[in-house]
Amino acid sequence: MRIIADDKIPFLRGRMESVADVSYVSPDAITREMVKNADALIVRTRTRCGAELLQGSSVGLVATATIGMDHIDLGWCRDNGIAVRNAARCNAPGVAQYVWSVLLRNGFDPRKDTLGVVGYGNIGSIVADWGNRLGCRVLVCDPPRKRAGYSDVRYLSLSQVLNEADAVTFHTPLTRDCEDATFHLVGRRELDMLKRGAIVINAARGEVVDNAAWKLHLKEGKTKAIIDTWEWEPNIDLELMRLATVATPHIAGYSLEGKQRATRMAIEAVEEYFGVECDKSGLEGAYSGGDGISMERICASYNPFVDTDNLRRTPDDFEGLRGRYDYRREP
Ligand SMILES: O=C(O)[C@H](O)[C@H](O)COP(=O)(O)O
Repeated sequence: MRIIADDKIPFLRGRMESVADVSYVSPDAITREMVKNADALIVRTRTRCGAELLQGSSVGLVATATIGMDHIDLGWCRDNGIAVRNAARCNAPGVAQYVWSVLLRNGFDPRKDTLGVVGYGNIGSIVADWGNRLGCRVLVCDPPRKRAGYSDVRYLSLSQVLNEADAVTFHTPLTRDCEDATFHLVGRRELDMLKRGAIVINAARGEVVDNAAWKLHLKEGKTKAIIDTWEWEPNIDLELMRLATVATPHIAGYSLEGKQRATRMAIEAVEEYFGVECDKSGLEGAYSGGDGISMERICASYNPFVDTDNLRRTPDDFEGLRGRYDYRREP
C-alpha cells in the first residue's frame, strides 16, 4: 500500500510503516503526478482534493486530519468512488479554549453577558456547554438543526442572536451553493444588527464573514473583532488585522491533544478502510468532558495576545507561524 501524507501532520511518522510505504510531503508538493499511484492521502486543510489532483489516480481514501472539509470536493469524490474521512470533534476543546480565553480577556463576564453561538455542531456545542458551566446565558442559531427537528436547545434566528448577544461566535462549516450556505453569512447588514460594544469571533472559516464589509464596519469603532480564520489565507487583509482586537493565524484548534486526536482519527480511517492495524500508542483519545472547567483554568491555559503580537510582527509568515506553532495544552 502507498500513502502520501502531509508532512506537517504531527505525531504521524513511523505509525503506518509496518503496513504501507508512506511518503511525507509538503502540502504544496502534493501533485497529481505524485498521487497517481497512491492508495490513500492523509491531508490537512492546505491540500485541495478534487478532480484536479485526483482524476485518474488510484487513490481510494482521502483522510483529513481536520474537522473542516471545505478543501475537499465531496461530491466529486463520492461520484468517483473515493472515500473521505475527517477528524470530527478532534480540536473542539482547543477551539472552546480559544473562544473562552479571548472572551474572558476582553471584558466578557459570563455571569452577566450573553453569548451567541452560530453553528451548534461538534465545536459550537462544546463552546456553548462550557458557557453553561460558567453560568453564561447562551443563545444558539443553527437553521439546519432546527429544520431537522432537534430540540436539545432552543434554536433562534441569526438576527435574534445578533440583536441580543454581547458576543457572537461562529462555528459553522464553510458551504456554498446550497440551502443555508455559509459563504458570507455575515455581511454589512448583519454586522449592523450587533449591539454597540459587541464582540464578534470568527474561528470557523474566513469566508463566513465578508472581510471587506467587516473592515469597513470596524472602522466605525462600534464592535470588537476576534479573527482566527481569514478570507484569502495566507494572504490576509493587513488593515483588517490591525483593526482586530485579537488576530491569530488560524490556530484556534491547535492544542496538543487536538492534534493527537486528529492524527489518531486519520490513522483509524486507514485501518478501517484497508483492514490493517497501525501504531496509535500514546495518542490522545476522544474528548469527554468539561468537568472542572473554570474561568481561572481557561485564562491560565492560553493567552491569545501572544499569538496576536506574533502575527502583527510577521503577517507575511502566516503559514510559518502555523507550521512552527507550539501546541498548547487544553485546560
Ligand atoms: O478544520 C480544522 O480542523 C481546523 O480549521 C484546523 O485547525 C486546521 O488545521 P490544519 O489544516 O492547519 O492542520
